[in-house]
Amino acid sequence: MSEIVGNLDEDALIEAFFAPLAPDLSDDVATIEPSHGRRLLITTDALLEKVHFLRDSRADWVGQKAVRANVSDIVADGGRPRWLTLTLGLPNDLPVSWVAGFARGLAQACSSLNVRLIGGDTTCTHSDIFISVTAIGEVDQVGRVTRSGALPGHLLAVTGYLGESGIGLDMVLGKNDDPRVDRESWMARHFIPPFRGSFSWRAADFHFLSAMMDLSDGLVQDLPRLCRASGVGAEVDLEAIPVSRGARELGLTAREAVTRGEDFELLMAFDPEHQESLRQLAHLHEVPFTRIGRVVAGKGVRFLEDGLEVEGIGKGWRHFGTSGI
Ligand SMILES: Nc1ncnc2c1ncn2[C@@H]1O[C@H](COP(=O)(O)OP(=O)(O)OP(=O)(O)O)[C@@H](O)[C@H]1O
Ligand SMILES: Cc1ncc(C[n+]2csc(CCOP(=O)(O)O)c2C)c(N)n1
Ligand SMILES: [Mg+2]
Repeated sequence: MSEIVGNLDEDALIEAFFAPLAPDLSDDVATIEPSHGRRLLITTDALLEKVHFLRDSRADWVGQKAVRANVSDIVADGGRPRWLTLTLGLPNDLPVSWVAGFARGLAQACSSLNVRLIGGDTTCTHSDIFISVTAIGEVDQVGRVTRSGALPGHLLAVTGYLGESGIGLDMVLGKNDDPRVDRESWMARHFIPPFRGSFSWRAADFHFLSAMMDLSDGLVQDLPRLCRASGVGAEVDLEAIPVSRGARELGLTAREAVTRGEDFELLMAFDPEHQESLRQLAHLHEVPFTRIGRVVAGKGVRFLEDGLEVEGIGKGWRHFGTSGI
């Protein structure tokens, strides 16, 4: 029988799996030294078993997702992610091999995104796995891009292709068992979200963007947040929504793509004069960049098809009540 977490104590778990990823876990606290003249950016995201992942999914992918989903929020402000803390609640019956896999995925993400684990907490739970990551990044105050600077007349664009993470999630949840489909790569698309750092940093440094956020709950839910923060409305052309060929072949429509969450792509608003420069920058960084609509005066977001408003589009992800997914 494989070893379970309940046979180890917390010091042994930390020593075996997390100390090797961190510069020093010997003290009560961690210290960080921000670069001169930069501001710190801090963001926290929890990942819960049955809500964000299933126990039988690959643990290294869960580790990747825990890091990348957090780092995405730093990148969405034009910031450079640098440090992470990790809080874990683990049930006694969890195989130690799960923790090993999780730590491996965490290490892979940390090394490819250039962030360091600096501390955390490990406890037991009486039911599901609980993970919370806090990411700390840095930004030049002048290079920071918040959600609140969009103005009427500005354009809206997104990176990447929308709805792909949702297709991977369908495979995870056993909703798509078509044998012709490469399930592994769609599930990887769900668990290993993109990192848009180099594009975001350049776009922010050149002051091309007036507002930015990452898409975690679906465009239909996230764009209104950006609009509320900016005190504006928006129109989105559904025919412009980037849906990849592979996703279309699996039946994904633009209407669905805007309601699926966890794409962790960037949603940006910008003055039309920067459109061409942004396109070139995206091309340089090999990031798909698609203009999807515009910012308008007033309130609310309208989704259009052939210029006509589409009613009854889905809701996007909601933690409470009934979700649109
Ligand atoms: N329990 C809480 N206590 C204090 N602040 C909170 C709490 N929950 C959320 N917030 C704050 O509310 C704001 C919106 O949080 P939200 O989690 O929706 O954003 P997000 O991190 O971009 O989204 P996601 O969690 O989908 O990645 C953030 O500033 C966040 O720090
Ligand atoms: C097992 C399982 N069921 C459902 C989902 C879908 N899901 C969970 S949270 C979320 C939005 C972002 O959440 P947050 O705002 O907490 O970052 C979405 C789309 C999943 N990933 N795994
Ligand atoms: Mg966010």
